[in-house]
Amino acid sequence: MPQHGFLDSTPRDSAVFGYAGVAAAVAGYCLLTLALLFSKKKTPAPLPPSPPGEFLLGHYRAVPIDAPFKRYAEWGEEYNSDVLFFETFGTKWVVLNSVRSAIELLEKRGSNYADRPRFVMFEEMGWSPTLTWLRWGPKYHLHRRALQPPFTKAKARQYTALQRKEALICCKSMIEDTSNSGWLNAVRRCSVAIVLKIAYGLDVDGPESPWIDLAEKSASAIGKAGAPGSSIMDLFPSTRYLPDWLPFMERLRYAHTWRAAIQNITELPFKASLSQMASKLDRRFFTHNGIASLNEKLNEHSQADFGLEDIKGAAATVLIAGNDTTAATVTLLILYLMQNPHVQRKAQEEVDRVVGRDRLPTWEDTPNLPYMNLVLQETYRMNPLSPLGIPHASVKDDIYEGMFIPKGTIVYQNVWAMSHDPSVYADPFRFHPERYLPREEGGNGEPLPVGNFGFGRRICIGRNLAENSLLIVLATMLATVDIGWPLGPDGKPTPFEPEWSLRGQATVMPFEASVTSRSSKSEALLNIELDALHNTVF
Ligand code: HEM
Repeated sequence: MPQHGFLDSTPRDSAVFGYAGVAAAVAGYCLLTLALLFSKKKTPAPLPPSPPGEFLLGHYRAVPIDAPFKRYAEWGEEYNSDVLFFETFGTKWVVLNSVRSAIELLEKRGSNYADRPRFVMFEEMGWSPTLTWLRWGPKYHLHRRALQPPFTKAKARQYTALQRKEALICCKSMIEDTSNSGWLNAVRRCSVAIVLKIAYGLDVDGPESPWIDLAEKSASAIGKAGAPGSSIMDLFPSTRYLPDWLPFMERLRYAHTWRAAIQNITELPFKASLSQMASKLDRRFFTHNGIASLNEKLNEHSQADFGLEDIKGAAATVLIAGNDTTAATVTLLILYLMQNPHVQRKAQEEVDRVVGRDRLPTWEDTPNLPYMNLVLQETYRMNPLSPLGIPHASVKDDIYEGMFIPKGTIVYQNVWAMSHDPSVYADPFRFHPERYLPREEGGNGEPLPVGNFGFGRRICIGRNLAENSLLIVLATMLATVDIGWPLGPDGKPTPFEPEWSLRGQATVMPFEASVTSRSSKSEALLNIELDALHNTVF
């Protein structure tokens, strides 16, 4: 499931910590908390409102593990505040429930909220320097400067031919695999193939490619690692040196168990890429360009800031951050198109009208498909993959609308609350792309959702690339396949309620769907266009 890698929702550990661990840790924390209680300084302004906490434990048990973003939204209503404050064992966090507060703090005061909490647990898992986890500082700036330029709106265009080819392969595979879950393999393959190529210049040969398995294993390793900044090691870094068999060190054991998956995703594609570039260097690919620049610096005898470990970590970031998120969003698109056949028909008609039925859509067509674009926006709004964002952290004390936000506070953005606010979005649980149209065109004139890719200085560097992939895949699907409820043994469609995983990331669990060819003509076009691209090198 989608990984930028953070995953639980708040700084609590209980899912993997276990009661023995909690008891032992609590005993240790008691002293610290008592000390904190007695040493509490008067704050320069009141803290933001917060629900009642428990003696010593603070809000440790107050926040639900499942769908915490919904509870945070309810608390926002209850306390009539779009900023809420929580604290447990000295760790403080605020939750921003409105677009307004997110923009005011994370964008307008961006430099003060551009830090991340320290993730000792992830360090223990063996990550190379990775932009997503880096603290605000020189190393962070170095990585952002290396990773941002290839993915600006203008630069991301260089990859659209690759994305289109992968979209064609994806739709062809969906049609060929007639099982009710075959489409899922096609989507996973497509998402890995795009970022593997861009990061390393490597190809995914087929649905059985070891790169797909590798990407999924590492995603799973991060997915179950718990909230960043929440483990006992994050609270007390020296506990990382304790033996991992101790009963309350489950998270350390977990980190050691999954270390291999993280090392593999960091090392193996990098090694393969190095041997590939020995015979053919192509600077469009991240590792190729990074190594070539490094060599140039070495040849000039000048100091290279961005070393081998940095290139390795940054390439792995692109692979990990880019594949699961894209696959999860395409999966949501398929779900909503299946559940809303009238939307699917309308979007297909738009593609037929604009592109015609004698060719398949290209990336250049996508700006001319406004309804299709709204289908994607509505998908972002209905289910933001990171309903609480990736946590930022404050660099220094701040006062916002009379509320004190201490230095080092973790900041969660409740994107789910923002996009389900009934005062902004009428009937917010209805999938209704027309809601964004102006009133004179029959819509509600509601604002496009924001926050799906984060806010401020830490906003997702891959958002242009991701959106291009999503639009090309969506346009190609609309042109070539019909998506419907899965067929039962009697050949009849069988509607069902999908299951969701709402811990940290919000994703729909794998589900069955019938994905069939739209027409023999569109299928023939798929084959013709793919044959024409057969020998094209991206
Ligand atoms: C649908 C696809 C995607 C979604 C929904 C998504 C979402 C996000 C979110 C919510 C953040 C956190 C931003 C913040 O802290 O405010 C983020 C950060 C990031 N994303 Fe994405 N992302 C997607 C695709 C990608 C792709 C394709 C790449 C790679 C090219 C990528 C690379 C990154 C990186 C490196 C960061 C960390 C930025 C930093 O900490 O400065 N993402 N993304």
